[in-house]
Amino acid sequence: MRLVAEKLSGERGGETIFSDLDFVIAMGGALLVTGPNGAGKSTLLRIIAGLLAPASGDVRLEDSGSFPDLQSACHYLGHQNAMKPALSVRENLAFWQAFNGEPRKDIDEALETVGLDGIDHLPFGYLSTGQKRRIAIAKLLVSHRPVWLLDEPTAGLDKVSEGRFAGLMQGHLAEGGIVIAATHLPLGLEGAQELRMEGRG
Ligand SMILES: Nc1ncnc2c1ncn2[C@@H]1O[C@H](COP(=O)(O)OP(=O)(O)OP(=O)(O)O)[C@@H](O)[C@H]1O
Repeated sequence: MRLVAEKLSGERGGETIFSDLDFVIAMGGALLVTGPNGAGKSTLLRIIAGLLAPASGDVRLEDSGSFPDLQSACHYLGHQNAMKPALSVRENLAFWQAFNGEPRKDIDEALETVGLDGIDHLPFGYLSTGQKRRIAIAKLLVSHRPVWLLDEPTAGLDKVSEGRFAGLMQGHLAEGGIVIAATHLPLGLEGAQELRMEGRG
């Protein structure tokens, strides 16, 4: 499996945000996308996830095994956590597991892994900012998708949770997964490629 971007360009509101990006990420590889606010990091992740169309160029998954296309192989963790505030933690994770398919960890195990077992019955909306992020991370664990697209994944996490999440990403890479993360913070992924987006100043 290999994620390939060729001459990839993105635009927002009719303006070109970035153009002609080329990169290849092999199984077990990570790409850190860095750069100032507004440089286009989130736009790039959304294009890879299939949530926005590229302005030109192509991004694809080669040798994708049982996944028919790149979009179906991606977990997308955006700035928003994509959980319903009135549903319980367990109901939210059960929804995502059914929606994404390919069950991996069960919900109790995923909650234990992010250190939040015991709050499964609470409405998601009651949780603290960092707890919400950790539940969104648990979503990555309840279904198997080989490509993790992470937008500022550690924003709002305390040090212990940051370290735990670094371990989860390393485990995912060790199993042959791919990680692409937009970040302003070090993520503990030694050996990752870096794509520096400069923005328009
Ligand atoms: N729907 C939209 N219409 C027009 N412009 C947009 C739209 N969404 C984003 N933009 C612009 O596109 C540019 C890139 O935004 P993007 O969110 O990709 O940047 P980023 O690198 O992720 O920034 P940050 O570090 O602040 O998260 C910004 O100038 C932003 O204002």
